[in-house]
Amino acid sequence: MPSIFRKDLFQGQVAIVTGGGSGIGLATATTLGELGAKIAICGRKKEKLDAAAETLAKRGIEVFADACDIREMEQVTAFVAAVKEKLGTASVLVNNAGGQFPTTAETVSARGWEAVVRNNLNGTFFMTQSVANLHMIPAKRGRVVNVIANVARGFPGMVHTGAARAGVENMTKTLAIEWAQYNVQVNAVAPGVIRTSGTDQYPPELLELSRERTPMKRLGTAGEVAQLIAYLASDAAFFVTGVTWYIDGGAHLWGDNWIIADAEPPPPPAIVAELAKE
Ligand SMILES: CCCCCCC/C=C/C(=O)SCCNC(=O)CCNC(=O)[C@H](O)C(C)(C)COP(=O)(O)OP(=O)(O)OC[C@H]1O[C@@H](n2cnc3c(N)ncnc32)[C@H](O)[C@@H]1OP(=O)(O)O
Ligand SMILES: NC(=O)C1=CN([C@@H]2O[C@H](COP(=O)(O)OP(=O)(O)OC[C@H]3O[C@@H](n4cnc5c(N)ncnc54)[C@H](OP(=O)(O)O)[C@@H]3O)[C@@H](O)[C@H]2O)C=CC1
Repeated sequence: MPSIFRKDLFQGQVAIVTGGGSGIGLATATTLGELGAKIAICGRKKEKLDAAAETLAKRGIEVFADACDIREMEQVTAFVAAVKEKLGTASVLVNNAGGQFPTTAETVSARGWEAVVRNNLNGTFFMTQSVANLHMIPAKRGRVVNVIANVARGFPGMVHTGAARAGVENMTKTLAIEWAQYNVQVNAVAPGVIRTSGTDQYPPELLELSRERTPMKRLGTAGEVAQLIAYLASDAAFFVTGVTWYIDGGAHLWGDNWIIADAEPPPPPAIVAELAKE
């Protein structure tokens, strides 16, 4: 996607993009890199990262890629230190790595719940704390962008990720306040349903339902999300902090993927019936 931004917008800066090996993360790494940033990407699968690094390098982007599971603090610390050594001090962190699986709240196992909360909430905090302490706070400069999801009306069908992303949204506000003194701005981006390698794993009929339930009647693209992230990571957003930005064709306002069962409403408790008589 052609960028509206100046070619040298991030010249001399280092940006870390977690989950930069695919989808929104790779689109963001490409966008920031083409705008001049040196790029560090991580993910769990080394082969995927190597392929992404090759794509970025072919576009003339200086890139460091290494495997790192954001749920493991030791791996995070090692990756964040390696970025400093290889590329220098990072001023941009995009917490994009994450994921979950569809489930109902009554059936999700304890391990399934934990896996998703660790991935989306713990991992995001571990990476943010580590990058802030080693890179941003000492330099008194930083922009953190957290990729969450549209949890404005809960997240029926994925209770674990809804809770975790709401946690990240709240964390975004807290860190925006705590780290304003260090010139670190923290914002979140909430994509609607975006066509990526991630959503390709969802059943096509669910994606079509999402399209129908989106006021703009289409799914988003990774490039569109990357442009919003680039804005929030740039100096144009210098006075913007603690905010969640929806990029969802209006989906947080109208339409839902979750169909509520068309069951008989339960009888009201006696007290309600009593009050209704008055
Ligand atoms: C189209 C309709 C609306 C769509 C809205 C879409 C909005 C969001 C889109 C996206 O996020 S796109 C990104 C998509 N990519 C992913 O989501 C990848 C997700 N997967 C992972 O990251 C990991 O698999 C995981 C979920 C973090 C789990 O990783 P982990 O390695 O820790 O798992 P395990 O040790 O294998 O299992 C732990 C526990 O979790 C249960 N579990 C794992 N995966 C699934 C699954 N697909 N379905 C059901 N349960 C799953 C697993 O069974 C284990 O529990 P127990 O069985 O031991 O109780
Ligand atoms: N596409 C959509 O419609 C929406 C996506 N999102 C969120 O946006 C983000 C990007 O998703 P998208 O690009 O669509 O999907 P992808 O599956 O392509 O991207 C997810 C990336 O995160 C990485 N990742 C996942 N878990 C970990 C982990 N524990 N440690 C390190 N890296 C990890 C994956 O790499 P690897 O497998 O190598 O670890 C992968 O590169 C995710 O957080 C997703 O949940 C939110 C709302 C909607």
